[in-house]
Amino acid sequence: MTIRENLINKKKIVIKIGSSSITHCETGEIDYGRLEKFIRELINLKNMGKEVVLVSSGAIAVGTKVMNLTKRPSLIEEKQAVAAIGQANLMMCYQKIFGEYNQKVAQILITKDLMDHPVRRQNAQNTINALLKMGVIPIVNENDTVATEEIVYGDNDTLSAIVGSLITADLLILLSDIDGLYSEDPRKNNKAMHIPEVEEITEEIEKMAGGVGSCVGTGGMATKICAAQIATDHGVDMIIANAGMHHVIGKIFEGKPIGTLFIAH
Ligand SMILES: Nc1ncnc2c1ncn2[C@@H]1O[C@H](COP(=O)(O)OP(=O)(O)O)[C@@H](O)[C@H]1O
Ligand SMILES: N[C@@H](CCC(=O)OP(=O)(O)O)C(=O)O
Repeated sequence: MTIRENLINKKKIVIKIGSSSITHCETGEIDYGRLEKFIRELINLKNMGKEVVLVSSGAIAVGTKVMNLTKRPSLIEEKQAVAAIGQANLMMCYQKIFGEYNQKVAQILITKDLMDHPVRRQNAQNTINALLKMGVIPIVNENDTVATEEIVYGDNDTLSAIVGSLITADLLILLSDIDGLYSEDPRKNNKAMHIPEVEEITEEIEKMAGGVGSCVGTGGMATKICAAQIATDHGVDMIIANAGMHHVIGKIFEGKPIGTLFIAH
């Protein structure tokens, strides 16, 4: 069995979706078509007997739209405010669509420094594991009210790797607006080559990763490589794949060679 074929045996899965994948780039509005298909795939994974945790960005993107702003606010406290507005709206959308399939969801807001506080860390781990035992899909985002790090650096990628290691997941999937890692940003050089597999995150790999390419995403490829480092160091395989690909999650579990697979040590 190849490493790809073996993905079907992964049980505990963390899936992160970025702002750029849940909103229309031109208008900033939620892309309900994409979101519904994505949610159906998550429910299908659960129906296959897997435990699923969703890490979703999009609070700022959605809040910006709710407040009829033409662009993301530039002041940090205003970003935090629209994140608070957008997070409630985002959860309402998730609850509504998951609810159509009778799937219960829960909101988990955490900060990365959780890992430095053993008691909080244990509490978060216990809560997520208890939700999974109840058959609920936890939906995680950073608590943007108390932490500004992520808003500045755009780092839900790292957050999802932290969640993966916290609950000792078997696989982390980062869904983005691009089908994995390229030798350089393909939006800047159309001759950039796709990298299907990474066994070790070398300096060369780190150098490939550039910044953000879309209008709403933050962090770009650099934070995804950072996430891959955390995940693989904790024994969690990670895949970066394109959220826009038809049945992307199904294809990953069929062992199809899509996206970039970072192999855990
Ligand atoms: N080496 C690279 N390979 C692939 N994409 C890259 C690379 N360097 C920079 N990028 C950019 O990273 C973007 C994805 O990151 P980001 O916009 O933060 O998305 P998300 O909202 O999904 O987190 C791509 O659209 C691409 O333009
Ligand atoms: N917590 C913020 C994070 C923004 C963020 O990291 O976005 P992304 O680059 O789309 O993963 C939000 O939900 O808007």
